[in-house]
Amino acid sequence: MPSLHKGARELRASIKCMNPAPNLFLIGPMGAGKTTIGRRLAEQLQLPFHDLDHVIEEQTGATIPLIFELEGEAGFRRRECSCLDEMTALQGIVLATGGGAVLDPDNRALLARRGFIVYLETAVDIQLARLARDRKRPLLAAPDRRERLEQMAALRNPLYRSLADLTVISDNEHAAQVAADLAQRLALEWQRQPATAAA
Ligand SMILES: Nc1ncnc2c1ncn2[C@@H]1O[C@H](COP(=O)(O)OP(=O)(O)O)[C@@H](O)[C@H]1O
Ligand SMILES: O=C(O)C1=C[C@@H](OP(=O)(O)O)[C@@H](O)[C@H](O)C1
Ligand SMILES: [Mg+2]
Repeated sequence: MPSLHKGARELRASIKCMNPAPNLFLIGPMGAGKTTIGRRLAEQLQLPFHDLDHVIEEQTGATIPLIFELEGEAGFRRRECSCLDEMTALQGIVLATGGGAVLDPDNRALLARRGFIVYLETAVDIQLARLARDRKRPLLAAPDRRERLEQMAALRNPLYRSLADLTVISDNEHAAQVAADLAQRLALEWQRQPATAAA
């Protein structure tokens, strides 16, 4: 039986118009700019913006590092799955996900079924530079950050690629420019449309 994710993509491909989807989802690695560019893009598109990590923090009343400390990565992932289901069920939003949200197959199916997916692709060198002073991402608390990011990229980049409706290189140093270019491409490729009741 084909996966839900594959089914949704085939369905979209068979519709002879721009990709219809009710939401816009940003995926990609830490430091790709999902949160920063997502917020700017939502402003340009005049849509509500949500960041999955911020929603988890609000609902839990704890920061991401504290959740990792108290519940481990497994606890954080459980919260992430539940929030992702809740947020992707909304319509007409821009949602920035966390870099690891694509690891869970159910998350991948929900993202594919409920929105148009933009992959912000970024090189490890750029991630390292942007996140050099970051202390809020527990998975970066490693003796060798480059090695950690490369390991994550090896596992996750194929998942980002397989999910993406549109891939954007997010290495430009001006987040505003990336958001503006993305808005232009989306005008050609994404048709905002209400989800069906079954979605
Ligand atoms: N295109 C960009 N150019 C330069 N800095 C950026 C760009 N996009 C994001 N940043 C910076 O990189 C850091 C991480 O960005 P963020 O949006 O939190 O990434 P993500 O949500 O993908 O982890 C922030 O300090 C942000 O200001
Ligand atoms: O890559 C990951 O597994 C994570 C990425 C973070 O979000 P950003 O991608 O927005 O940094 C956050 O969800 C958490 O620290 C775990
Ligand atoms: Mg983020």
